[in-house]
Order: sequence, then structure tokens, then C-alpha cells
Amino acid sequence: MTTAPYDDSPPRHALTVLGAGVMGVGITVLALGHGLPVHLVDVDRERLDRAADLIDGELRLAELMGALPAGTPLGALETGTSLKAAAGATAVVEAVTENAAIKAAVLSEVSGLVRPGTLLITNTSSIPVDELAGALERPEELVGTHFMNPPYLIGTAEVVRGARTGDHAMAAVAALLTALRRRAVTVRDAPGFVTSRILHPMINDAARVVEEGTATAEDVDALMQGCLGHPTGPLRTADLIGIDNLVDSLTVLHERTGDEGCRPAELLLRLVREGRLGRKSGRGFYDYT
Ligand SMILES: NC(=O)c1ccc[n+]([C@@H]2O[C@H](COP(=O)([O-])OP(=O)(O)OC[C@H]3O[C@@H](n4cnc5c(N)ncnc54)[C@H](O)[C@@H]3O)[C@@H](O)[C@H]2O)c1
Repeated sequence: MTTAPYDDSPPRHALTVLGAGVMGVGITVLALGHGLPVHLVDVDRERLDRAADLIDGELRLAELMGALPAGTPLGALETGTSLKAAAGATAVVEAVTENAAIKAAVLSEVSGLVRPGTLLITNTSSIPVDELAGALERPEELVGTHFMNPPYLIGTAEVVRGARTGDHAMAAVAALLTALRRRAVTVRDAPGFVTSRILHPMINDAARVVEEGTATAEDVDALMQGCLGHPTGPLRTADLIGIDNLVDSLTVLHERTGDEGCRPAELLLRLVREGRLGRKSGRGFYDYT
């Protein structure tokens, strides 16, 4: 009798995703659906439990929408609260709260745990990559990769090369995005890069228009969709992003550019105070309950 030789070659891609919120869940669905194993880490055990259910539902949705490669077995999912899971990863995707101090602390810790040469990705919306790279033992390993929401339905990702990002990390991120069938558009590092620098102040203005009583949220979205071809309207997009995350991103932009157009609109701040965070809380500009 012959036995098949053991395949002891290391996995080509094995991800650790940090943060089990809106984006951590979506990135995990994208990776699992493309056959990559994922270890999902969050500080909040309840978030992780909820994420497991959300991932099941979103995998079914992605499959139904033809967003996953047919015939590819799903990757294995593990979840946990310890960053130590990152030690065996080929790449770490950081998708924690949009706060520079929190991100710098997590990235610094993870940088001390992974094998040298491991790709570190930050999914920040607005914080300059080189600002976060300053917290790392090896800043050349960090690349910005701005997956859009939901990552398994949006085929393009904005890749951000920081001043200290190395060629090895750029090649590794290109290989990972190819495995995930995402098209990469690489841009220079700056607050908000391209997409958040343009989209987030636009959403802020849409909120101001509602705040000033010029139009309802429904009418703003109807005009932006019907006349200007915006796919969902800016305020439905705000609900999809999460209004707390949008306020955090606008604050980062305002602090780093001085652009008054990025100061979060009072209406956005009020919605956050009232817990109306958008789809994730059941209510934002619209009601999802
Ligand atoms: N929401 C979007 O549409 C969107 C799109 C692109 C990029 N982003 C960016 O992705 C990142 C995550 O955004 P989100 O919308 O998923 O946020 P979220 O608020 O839904 O989730 C953030 C998660 O991070 C966890 N977290 C906080 N500190 C942590 C730590 N030290 N270790 C592990 N987990 C920790 C929180 O418990 C929470 O579950 C942010 O940088 C955001 O700007 C968001």
C-alpha cells in the first residue's frame, strides 16, 4: 500500500484579522470565501460571538450574489481574544477602531509577535500609514490597504504605500490581493488617501444640508442617486459605514489637514450620542429594524 506524502509546506496565505467589527467581519468573509484560513481577534468576546453569526450570514449572501469563486472550499475560521494568534500568520490585517493611539498600540504589539518579513496591513480609513509605521519594530512591513465595505462585493482596494513601506511588503500585498481577486490601485500616503479624502467630507456636507433643513435625508439621497449617479446616496452610505466610524475618520482628517470641511457636522455627532450608528445599531439616518 502506498500512502500520500504529507504536505508539510507552509500555507501560502493564513490571515490574522484584528477587529471583529463591520470591516473585520467583511474582510474575514472575503478571505474565507476564497479558501484562506482566518484567525479573527477582538478584545470584546461578545463582538466575536456576534461576528461568527454575521460571518455565516454574509458568506451565504456573498455566495448567492456570485461574489465567491465557485468550487473553492471555505477557509477555516478560528476566533479568539489573544493577539498571540498572529504569530503563525502569513499576513495580519488590522481593522480595529479608527483611533491612532489604539491602532499604534495593537500594531506595535503584533509587530513583536510575528516572524520578521510578515506582511502587516492596516485598513485605516484616514490615518497616514507612515504615522502608524512609527510604532513598529520594522516599519517596512506595514502597508495600507483600504478595503471598502462590503469587501467581498467591492472588487477594488486602495493600496497605500507609506514612506517607509518596503518592496517586499508591496509584493506580498499584491500576491494576497490577487489570491482574493481584488484589483489594487496604489496611491501615495496622505490623510484619507484618495477615497476618504473625497468621500467623507462629501458625506459631511450631505449631513449639513439635512441639519440646515434644506432637504430630508431621503431627498438628498434621491437627488445624489437620480441626478448624479451615486449608487446609494451619501447618507445611506454613512449608515453602511457606521456613523461613529465616519466621525472618527472626519476627526482624523480635520486634525491632520486643518480643513474645516472635515470638522464633523453637529448632526453626525448627535446621532452618535443617541446611539444611532447606522445599519450596525439598527438605526442611523434610516431605520433598519
Ligand atoms: N466601516 C467602513 O465602511 C470602513 C471602510 C473602510 C475602512 N474602515 C476602517 O476599518 C477599521 C475598522 O472599522 P469598522 O467599521 O469595522 O469599526 P467597528 O467599530 O465596527 O469595529 C472595530 C472593532 O475593533 C475592536 N477593537 C478595538 N480595539 C481593539 C484591539 N486593541 N484589539 C482587537 N480589536 C479591537 C472593537 O471591539 C470592534 O469590534 C477602521 O480603521 C475604519 O476606519 C471602515
